Amino acid sequence: MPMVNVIRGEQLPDAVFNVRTPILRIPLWMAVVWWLVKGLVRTVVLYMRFWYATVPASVLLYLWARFGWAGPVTLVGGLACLAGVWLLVHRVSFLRFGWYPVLGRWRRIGYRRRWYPAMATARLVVNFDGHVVVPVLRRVKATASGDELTVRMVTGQIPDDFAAVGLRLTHTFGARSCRVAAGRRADLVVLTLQRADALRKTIPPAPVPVVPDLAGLVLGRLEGGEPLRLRLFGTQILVAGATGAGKGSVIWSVIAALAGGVRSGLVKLWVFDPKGGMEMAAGDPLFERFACEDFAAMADALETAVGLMRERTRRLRGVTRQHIPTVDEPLVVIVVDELAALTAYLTDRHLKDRIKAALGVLLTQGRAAGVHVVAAVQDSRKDVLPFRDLFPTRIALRLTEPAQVDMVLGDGMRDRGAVCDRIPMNMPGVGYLVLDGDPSPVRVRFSYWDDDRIAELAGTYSGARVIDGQVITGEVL
Ligand SMILES: Nc1ncnc2c1ncn2[C@@H]1O[C@H](COP(=O)(O)OP(=O)(O)OP(=O)(O)O)[C@@H](O)[C@H]1O
Repeated sequence: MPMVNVIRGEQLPDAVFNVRTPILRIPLWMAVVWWLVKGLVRTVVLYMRFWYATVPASVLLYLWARFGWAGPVTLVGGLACLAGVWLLVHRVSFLRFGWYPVLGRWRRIGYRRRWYPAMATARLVVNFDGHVVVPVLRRVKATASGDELTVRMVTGQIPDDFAAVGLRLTHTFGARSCRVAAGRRADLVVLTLQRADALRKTIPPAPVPVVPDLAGLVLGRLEGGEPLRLRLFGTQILVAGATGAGKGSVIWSVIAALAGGVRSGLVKLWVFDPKGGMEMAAGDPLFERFACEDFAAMADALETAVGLMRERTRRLRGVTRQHIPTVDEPLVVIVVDELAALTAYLTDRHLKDRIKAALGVLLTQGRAAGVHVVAAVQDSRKDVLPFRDLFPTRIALRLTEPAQVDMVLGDGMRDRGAVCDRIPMNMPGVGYLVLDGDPSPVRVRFSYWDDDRIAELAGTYSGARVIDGQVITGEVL
């Protein structure tokens, strides 16, 4: 209600009823006091709201008033020294608790400045009942590779609305990519904007564990710099990627993570390289079975694995629901480099049918009996790879077309940030996968095993083996 009504002239328009409302005359001093109180409350609210800027400014101002320039300079210098010592003594905690929170606050100011136009041009602003409702930027968390924005959605919005405009948000905020995930609460969505690229450099291999951790094989690095741990227990793994995408680095990282188990006899590797053996032959001392030319031997081996699995299943029925590997009952990991060579390109129809039948059984029933398949494929279309959906864990490296991303990782994954078709060719080993307990894809890079390291691995962890149907006994070191 206005404080002062000014009615010009004496004439009022005619009406059936004329009502004169009382006018409360407020003395000027009262109005002045009211304005002062209102101004004071607003100042306090602003002071508290932007405490991270106002409190340091007040302290510096106080020190300057009290001690002159020496006061603020001593404080800033002292804090800088303290931060330097903290950084040198414990870099991780300094970044986590010191640097990133400050950086997040700073970046929040930039995001807030561009927030309304960004939301409006991405059509995330809602017009309802004459009001304009904008998603609220709740929190900005800086990380090593970028920022995590927690946003409260407008009622009626879902995370997929943000995922659908992920590319637009990427460019609006000047980031490299934007991944979208549901937040902790139903009304929150988390946008991960990648700025720096922690995966730009080749990732060196992790040390080979003496006992493989089947619930978390360390295969490379996550975008945030943490180790990439992938579960093998209870799953089957498919790696898809264009030629030169680095499928070899995924396979070698898995083999290396299991090599300790190969030496102790807990794990048996059966490896098929139907592209002629150039990729996998260097590791053959590690493999109990290795085939690269003899497709009949591959079919025989897969049928042997089915027999082993059936026999184990019979024995374990009613005893346990998950086989635990021992030296007498080792885990069998069947590694196939280029699965489509067995399931699609093989010209011998009879052999192809045998292989497909055995693979189908292993992929559907092998996990509980300790028989796992790790397979790589270049072309992930359904007609080339009918078993695609039988692999619970799927890894997508660089792909040639956007449509292939959803084919490999599942519907909507490209919108959620798995832009495999935009991985540069000079970054082999980079890809996306969906980890346990997190519905959105994560960007990772697998460790690179060069020829010398593979030779060293094979020399150190070798076991007895069968090569293209020939039994070659070798000492388990
Ligand atoms: N993780 C990695 N980090 C760095 N460089 C890598 C990585 N993986 C592979 N490379 C490099 O990329 C090249 C191609 O990799 P790789 O042979 O594994 O690709 P691929 O997907 O198996 O291709 P193809 O299907 O043609 O066999 C390698 O020779 C290596 O130089």
